[in-house]
Amino acid sequence: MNYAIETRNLNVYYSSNHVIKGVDLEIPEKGVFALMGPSGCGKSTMLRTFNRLIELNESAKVEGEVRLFGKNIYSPDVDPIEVRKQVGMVFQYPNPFPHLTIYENVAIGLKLNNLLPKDEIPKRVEWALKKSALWEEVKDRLNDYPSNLSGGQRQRLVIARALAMKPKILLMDEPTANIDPVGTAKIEELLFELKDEYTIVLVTHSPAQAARVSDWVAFLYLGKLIEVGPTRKVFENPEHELTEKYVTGALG
Ligand SMILES: Nc1ncnc2c1ncn2[C@@H]1O[C@H](COP(=O)(O)OP(=O)(O)OP(=O)(O)O)[C@@H](O)[C@H]1O
Repeated sequence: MNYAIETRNLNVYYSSNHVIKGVDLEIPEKGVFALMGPSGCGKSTMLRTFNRLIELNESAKVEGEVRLFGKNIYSPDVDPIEVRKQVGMVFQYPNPFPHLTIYENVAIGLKLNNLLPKDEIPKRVEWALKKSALWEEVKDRLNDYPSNLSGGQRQRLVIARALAMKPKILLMDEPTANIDPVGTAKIEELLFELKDEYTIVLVTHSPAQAARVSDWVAFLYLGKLIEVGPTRKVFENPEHELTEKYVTGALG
């Protein structure tokens, strides 16, 4: 099997606080891979090692390897800015730029990085908005500001912004935590649409969401990888007692 992401003996510290403990993980290419676990177990920290965003925190120290398509992104010859161009990221709070129009929000990454000739940008924006299932809702108001969009629409706008850069990997950190149930259902549907083409790593504290949307799941607890496997197997026949407790709601 081809892996999009592999970690080898991954350890992360915030100052002396050891929060990711010797994790070896393989994330297959394409599909939805959920990182689940209770609050504070290290899900967001681990996700941020996959695009070196973790380094923006000065107290964070990473040891071990994270390989994207076989290449260790922590080796000295790798530029973190280049890594981040290839790995899209969506956060818990939908964060379109409020002072940019809907159109500009999708085009901004392409423009800043000079990724496309100018005349090809409108087509890419339309493509990305279609991919993120937002086009029909915004095509007549591309010059409006995102403040009039619902939370779910804003989150799909941010997903369009990420997709416009044509990343192979999309990291999502609790993307529905602040979205109402209708908006959440739309985003979960969208994951289903995107997963044939992209490797999506989804952080969720909700075992129910992991069960609904993921193909593989990893259970983290207190910074350790407790169990990983096909979602159905982990939920129906967990190997570890802790996993069983977590998926049945008896833990955190
Ligand atoms: N910027 C930071 N500086 C210091 N410690 C941090 C920082 N961010 C997180 N931590 C600590 O690292 C541990 C893991 O946090 P992390 O946010 O990765 O967990 P999580 O599973 O994503 O939790 P949540 O679901 O609550 O976001 C926690 O003990 C947390 O307090």
